[in-house]
Amino acid sequence: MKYYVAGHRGMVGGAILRRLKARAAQGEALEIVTRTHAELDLTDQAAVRAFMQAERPDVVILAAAKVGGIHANNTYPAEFIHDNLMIECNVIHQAHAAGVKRLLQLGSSCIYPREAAQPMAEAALLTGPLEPTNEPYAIAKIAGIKLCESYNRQYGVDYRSVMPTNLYGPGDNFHPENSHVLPALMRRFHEAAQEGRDEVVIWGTGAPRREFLHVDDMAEASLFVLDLDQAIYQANTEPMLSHINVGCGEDVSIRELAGMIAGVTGFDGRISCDASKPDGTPRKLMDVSRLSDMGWRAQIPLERGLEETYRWFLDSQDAGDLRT
Ligand SMILES: NC(=O)C1=CN([C@@H]2O[C@H](COP(=O)(O)OP(=O)(O)OC[C@H]3O[C@@H](n4cnc5c(N)ncnc54)[C@H](OP(=O)(O)O)[C@@H]3O)[C@@H](O)[C@H]2O)C=CC1
Ligand SMILES: C[C@H]1O[C@H](OP(=O)(O)OP(=O)(O)OC[C@H]2O[C@@H](n3cnc4c(=O)[nH]c(N)nc43)[C@H](O)[C@@H]2O)[C@@H](O)[C@@H](O)C1=O
Repeated sequence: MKYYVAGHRGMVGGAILRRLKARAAQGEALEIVTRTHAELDLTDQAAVRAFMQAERPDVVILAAAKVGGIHANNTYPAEFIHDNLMIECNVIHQAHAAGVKRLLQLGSSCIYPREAAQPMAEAALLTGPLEPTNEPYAIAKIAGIKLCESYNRQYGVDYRSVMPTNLYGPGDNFHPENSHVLPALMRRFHEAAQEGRDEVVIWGTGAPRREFLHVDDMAEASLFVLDLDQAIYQANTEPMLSHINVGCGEDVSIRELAGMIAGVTGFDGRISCDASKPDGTPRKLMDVSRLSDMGWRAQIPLERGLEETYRWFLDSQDAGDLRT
């Protein structure tokens, strides 16, 4: 089996690549194809077509996307909708044109309405208005699901979608403004502890709640869904409601998260909130019963995941290869 992992240098694609390599090392007969962003711009239709026609993979895993936290989504909405729509259209259509029968693409929990009932079931899709700070990105992610479903219906292929909750772990982006909350706060608290400062400011009110899943769990879940027998996948989904939520089933407030990160990084000063910054969606807790009914559950508790990620952050900083 020849796998193409799109976005293998990103956090999720990197974790999926590690899992596939581990499987190959255990004797599974698989070949992995990758291209960096510099080698293949997935927004370039002709380049994606040439790549797919030349490589003709058996399986495509689409983990490449324009990704960022609330500030990046709010500041660069045109890039978020344009790049993600282009990447999805090109990869999904050209995979089909090259005869690819199996594909898995990653969406996001932001596809659900801002005021969706909690926990958010797959059926909440398209039932209400989206959160304005990330609506363009969410629209692109919803289009990704609908592309897969449409190609399944018209061409009889087997293209699946997983919707991850907020992710974190090795390979994350620690940019001070454009990253997600967990890596942003890990870096900010670390630097405050190192510099002996007595205050760290977090964005918004600290009241929003988020569910955090370790990226190694996400990689396991992705391959679990990809490997499901087609009859089981179809029995647990609907043709036009085919995506599967991935999460751990528990959430924390941003203030609670900040307290945990302060503990891990050794910061013992004051935590204050900058309410001039947006809160975004009030709560995003996934209903993960569709996936758990099929037998998958997250394994890495947030406390352990934070400690391991902090150690990875320190090592990567020392080695000079942190994404910032
Ligand atoms: N991180 C999270 O909390 C969540 C992520 N997801 C989803 O998971 C998937 C992976 O996200 P994550 O690993 O966190 O993101 P990353 O930013 O870590 O990785 C994305 C990868 O895609 C590549 N990429 C972006 N644009 C292009 C392009 N035009 N051509 C080729 N490659 C490109 C990036 O390369 P380069 O850096 O060189 O641009 C990068 O390697 C995405 O679909 C995302 O929406 C869903 C929910 C939460
Ligand atoms: C994965 C998900 O990620 C994004 O949505 P989000 O969950 O709102 O993302 P976030 O991680 O940036 O923020 C979570 C909460 O945390 C607060 N917060 C505090 N202090 C910092 C801070 O320093 N940085 C950031 N980024 N947020 C902070 C922040 O104000 C907000 O209340 C979208 O890309 C969306 O499209 C998407 O899919």
